[in-house]
Amino acid sequence: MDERIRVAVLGAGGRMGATVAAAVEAAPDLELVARLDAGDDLARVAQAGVQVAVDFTVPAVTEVNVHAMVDAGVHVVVGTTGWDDAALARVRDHLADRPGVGVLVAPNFAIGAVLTMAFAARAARWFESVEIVELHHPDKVDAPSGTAAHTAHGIAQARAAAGLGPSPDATTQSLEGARGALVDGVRVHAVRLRGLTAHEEVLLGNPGEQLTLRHDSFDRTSFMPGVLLAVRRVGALPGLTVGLEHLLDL
Ligand SMILES: NC(=O)C1=CN([C@@H]2O[C@H](COP(=O)(O)OP(=O)(O)OC[C@H]3O[C@@H](n4cnc5c(N)ncnc54)[C@H](O)[C@@H]3O)[C@@H](O)[C@H]2O)C=CC1
Ligand SMILES: O=C(O)C1=N[C@H](C(=O)O)C[C@H](O)C1
Repeated sequence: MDERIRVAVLGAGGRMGATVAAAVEAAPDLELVARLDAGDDLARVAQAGVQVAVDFTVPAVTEVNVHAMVDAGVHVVVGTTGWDDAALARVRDHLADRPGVGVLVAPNFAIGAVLTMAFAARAARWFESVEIVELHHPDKVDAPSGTAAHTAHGIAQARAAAGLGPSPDATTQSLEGARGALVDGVRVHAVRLRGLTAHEEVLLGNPGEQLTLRHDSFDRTSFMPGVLLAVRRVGALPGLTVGLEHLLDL
């Protein structure tokens, strides 16, 4: 009997979807049984007997895809960005009615990026100032990046727990946006530049010192070990999991 996990890729025609499809095909314990892109009927997933769907589509459609997969009893690994607390809560509620189904949403599957986020949260309470710079290819449709938002969230939680207020800032902007966006009280700056793939810097400052945490994804293969790990594990993680860090024993 074939015990390989039956996988579908949603957004299979895209940059990440195509890379994921190739990685699944190359994995001996996984079987790619469906590739879907815009305009394809999601019912094909159930018809193909899919066990795990991987969604790398666009922020505007990812939530609809996830609810359709949950209705079909299919576990979902989501890399698409654009998720806010309200959307995550709707998925959590939906999963309460489907107790065996697991959904894992991760803003970044690169191991180094997940570690950067963890290190930033760990360091945050020791620094007076913190800002984030995310740098991406110019075809990216959203800003700030999901990774930067998740990084800011972790830092904000750590600062709040340590009783730290906002980073000091005496600047009055003469032009809206000059100081970036505030995400959970942390300044995030977004660079879009041809030649880049996906990069992040977390700048932590104290009087007389700076700690810079930087991660670079030079190629989309950097995300694949994390995606494949999630595909293999999501079936044993009922309910909603947010962030690959929960699978890495950090
Ligand atoms: N979590 C992570 O580690 C990573 C997340 N991302 C995120 O993944 C998403 C996709 O990124 P890229 O692949 O660069 O974008 P892309 O634009 O190359 O690919 C998106 C694909 O989704 C397809 N699509 C649109 N609507 C669809 C629908 N209703 N059903 C199925 N497919 C549909 C598009 O036709 C396109 O082929 C973005 O949100 C990006 O931020 C990207 C890299 C890593
Ligand atoms: O669009 C991208 O390319 C990426 N998107 C994700 C994000 O928004 O954080 C992950 C990574 O940065 C690449």
